[in-house]
Amino acid sequence: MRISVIGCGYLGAVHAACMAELGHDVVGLDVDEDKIAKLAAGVAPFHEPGFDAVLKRGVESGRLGFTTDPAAIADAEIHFIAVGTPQLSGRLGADMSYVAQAVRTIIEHAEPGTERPVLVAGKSTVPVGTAQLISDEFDGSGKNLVLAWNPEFLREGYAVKDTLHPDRIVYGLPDDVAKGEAAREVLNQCYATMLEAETPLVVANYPTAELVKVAANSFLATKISFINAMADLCDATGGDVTRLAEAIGYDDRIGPKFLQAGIGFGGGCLPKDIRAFMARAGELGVDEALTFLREVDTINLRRRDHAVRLAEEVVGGSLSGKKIAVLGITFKPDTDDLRDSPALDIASKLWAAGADLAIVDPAAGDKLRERRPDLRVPETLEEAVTDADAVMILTQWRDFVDLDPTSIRDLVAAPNIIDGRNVLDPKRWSDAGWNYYGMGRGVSIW
Ligand SMILES: NC(=O)C1=CN([C@@H]2O[C@H](COP(=O)(O)OP(=O)(O)OC[C@H]3O[C@@H](n4cnc5c(N)ncnc54)[C@H](O)[C@@H]3O)[C@@H](O)[C@H]2O)C=CC1
Ligand SMILES: O=C(O)[C@H]1O[C@H](OP(=O)(O)OP(=O)(O)OC[C@H]2O[C@@H](n3ccc(=O)[nH]c3=O)[C@H](O)[C@@H]2O)[C@H](O)[C@@H](O)[C@@H]1O
Repeated sequence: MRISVIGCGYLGAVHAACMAELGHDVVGLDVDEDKIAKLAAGVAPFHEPGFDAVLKRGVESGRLGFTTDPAAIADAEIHFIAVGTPQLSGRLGADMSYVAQAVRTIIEHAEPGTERPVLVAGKSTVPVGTAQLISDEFDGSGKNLVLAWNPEFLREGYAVKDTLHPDRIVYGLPDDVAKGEAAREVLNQCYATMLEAETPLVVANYPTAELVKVAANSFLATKISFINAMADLCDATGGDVTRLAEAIGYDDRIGPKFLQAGIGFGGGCLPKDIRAFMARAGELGVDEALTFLREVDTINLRRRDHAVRLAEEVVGGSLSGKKIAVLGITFKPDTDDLRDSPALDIASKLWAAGADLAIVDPAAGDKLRERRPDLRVPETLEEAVTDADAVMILTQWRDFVDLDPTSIRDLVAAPNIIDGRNVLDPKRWSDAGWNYYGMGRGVSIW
């Protein structure tokens, strides 16, 4: 099929390349010229495991192209909307201006459907009610465009795998049966490989599909804040939240995933999605239904202050002039994404409190140097930890999780390790002469 993907960021670029991998002819459109130049040359503009190979294969096959020219989307049978919906500055709601612009681009440049309607599939995460508004706009455009809402659930770090082998596919279809069936048929053709592999398919109306997406992210955020609240209780009592999570996770109804306590969630989605969801609930007059999300957000942000306070205590009260080595600055491992990164937020707070910071990250070093020239980003971990009063692991990159505590013991000024992600073995680090500080991990002989 001929496909266009509008917006080639972390979601859209991967979606475009994976659609080409499935055999479709794909053009990716973006307004960012640098990004498009790289993508068109088969070079990934961001760090995402496995993406380089799929991108290169697609571009070399001739089935995958990237452009800033909106006219290039004209003959696509499906247009995917994958532009950003970031948090509005100073407000909880989502900035919908990029989606509005993408819709205008489609109306202006898409060839009208003749034999069957041309499908537009929304993938961006949007406030519930958006799909109906866009659908109404298409109806007034005279272009025979039909909208489906097809939310995306990929995780950064696993984006290629999640796109090609999703846990489920969701179609949000219009209430008009003929249009809905037409949309379903086109989507079935697009996702034939996945449907043949018996990927669960949930078909629903627009609001359900839109809500599924924000409900899923809200649930994940709630799970993380829940375990972080338990970490506070563990800190207050000497309990170990990692054991607690393991024990409750054996219950199938709870499950072991997303129970890793630490410095909390960040990224370009979970934080802004729960806030936009609360804002939308307010507009709908049902804000009380989501007041718990306010607490989820508050608990999450408190983790960052908690980490700063812990660092303060560890170095003896004042951070001023204290040398802190920060290992990991991205919002999670296996990405270079710094959007709402808890690690970067904590580092900024430490810096503001006068700490002498040295930050290393396997993927985001250059990006950080560019964005924050005020922060020191040495080339090597050894340089960063030399003479440190405390070492903090803020993103659990494999290199840091596997770090041999003896290998850096003699480089630091004081052997203090703060494990912001609860990924180290406290005994191993203590045995190597370190003072280990986790997040809700009391000292236990068991
Ligand atoms: N990053 C992720 O893992 C996932 C993101 N999402 C959702 O997908 C959407 C996109 O997210 P990301 O890819 O992370 O954002 P991003 O910021 O990485 O990418 C958005 C892209 O859209 C481009 N853009 C903006 N206006 C445009 C226009 N008028 N025409 C063409 N391109 C335009 C930007 O230049 C940028 O490259 C958001 O709504 C997000 O919530 C959903 C699931 C996963
Ligand atoms: O809508 C989106 O964009 C995506 O948001 C999340 O994916 P992602 O942001 O890539 O990252 P996650 O793996 O969900 O992690 C989010 C944050 O939670 C933190 N986290 C995760 C799990 C955990 O147990 N504890 C914890 O603190 C991570 O460190 C990270 O900062 C969802 O997992 C995806 O399903 C969704 O598609």
